[in-house]
Amino acid sequence: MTYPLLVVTAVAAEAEAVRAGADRGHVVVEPVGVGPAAAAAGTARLLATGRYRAVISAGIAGGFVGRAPVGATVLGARSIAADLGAESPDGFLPVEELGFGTSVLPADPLLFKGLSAALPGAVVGDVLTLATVTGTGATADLLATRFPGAVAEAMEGFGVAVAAAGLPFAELRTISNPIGPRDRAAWRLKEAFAALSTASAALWTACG
Ligand SMILES: O=C(O)c1cccc(C(=O)CC[C@H]2O[C@@H](n3cnc4c(=O)[nH]cnc43)[C@H](O)[C@@H]2O)c1
Repeated sequence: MTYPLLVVTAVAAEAEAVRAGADRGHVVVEPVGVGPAAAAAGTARLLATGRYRAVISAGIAGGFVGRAPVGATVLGARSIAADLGAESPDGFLPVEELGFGTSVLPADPLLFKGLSAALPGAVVGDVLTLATVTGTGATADLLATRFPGAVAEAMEGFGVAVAAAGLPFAELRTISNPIGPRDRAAWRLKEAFAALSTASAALWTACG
């Protein structure tokens, strides 16, 4: 018996977009809520069934200007909890420096290889997970400097990766908005959902 691939999204609209593209494969798509906590809890609940062979965090994301444009597909090399740590007068201290574990979880090498091959046009790089959507140029600049390898930010990937707990994990995003000063009118949701459907067709090729 082949176990299905689990794809978790934050919201139902993202799940529908993934289902529209991944309609041929042995893929189960479930929305689990917005933010790292909901993503981790919802993913853990689904994985507890023991039914799945791998899990992908998928959805829309903000793209770092000059690294991932609106409409682009992003494949995460690593999912990073960018706000897990402590502030200090000398700058942000990641959880590693505090001695409390890791804020960086890499994609599973085999899953990543399959997805890279199936998505040759994807922007590959780190994807940040934040509980707060970046809404100022100052925060965007700070994050771009702290994470030179980051191409996008979203709110769930690291939570899903933690819940995967050793099961193969990867993060797939499409860019709905540039990261920077809050401008909700500039979000291109339709374009990002369409790109998500197109990219999700690759799940079948990569993992089917
Ligand atoms: O309009 C708002 O202020 C607002 C606040 C919180 C969340 C939202 C969403 O619609 C986010 C939904 C979903 O999309 C991902 N996403 C998309 N763009 C970004 C971003 O620039 N930074 C972080 N996350 C983003 C995220 O994974 C959410 O699940 C709107």
